[in-house]
Amino acid sequence: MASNEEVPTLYDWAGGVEAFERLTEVFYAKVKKDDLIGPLFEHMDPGHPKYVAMWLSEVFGGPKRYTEERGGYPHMLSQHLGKGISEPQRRRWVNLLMDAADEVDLPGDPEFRAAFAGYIEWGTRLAVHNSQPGATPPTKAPVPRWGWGVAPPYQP
Ligand code: HEM
Repeated sequence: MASNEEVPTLYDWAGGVEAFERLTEVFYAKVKKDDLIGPLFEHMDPGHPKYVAMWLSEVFGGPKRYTEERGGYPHMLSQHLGKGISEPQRRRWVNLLMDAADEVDLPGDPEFRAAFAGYIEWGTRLAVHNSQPGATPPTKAPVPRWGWGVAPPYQP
């Protein structure tokens, strides 16, 4: 069995920042055309796909660029506050992201996809919660760092 030092980060396993940038580019092209969530992103910053790629890269063990260059967790939180995201909108966001993950060929192995889906499920549910009127989420926190959980990558 591999020792801890030999277990790559999810970021490296995915293919690094280029992989996440391909993912978010395809994903937000779908989002913009979507009837249910497109309107939420009507005034989206043109840099948005790249910023979310930076966020995901940091979460999955890559460089801490979102924290250093983009305001970290407080900035991400501020972007969701008051948006009143509904459960159907959350689910559409997840579905489109998973479609994009297949289209850009993110690794399809069960261990990677389970860890990836685990973070996305967690993060989107928090986004819904934090975006409701009157929500009082913590205003300061580190960007989360997500790992493989109970199933490290299969490396024969
Ligand atoms: C794991 C789940 C999620 C992550 C990691 C995430 C990440 C982010 C980040 C990092 C930003 C700020 C980008 C910047 O620096 O400018 C942002 C903004 C935003 N997010 Fe999310 N988000 C998630 C879920 C959602 C969901 C479920 C929705 C709605 C269906 C949503 C809607 C938005 C909107 C509307 C903005 C502002 C876009 C703009 O006008 O520029 N997010 N998100």
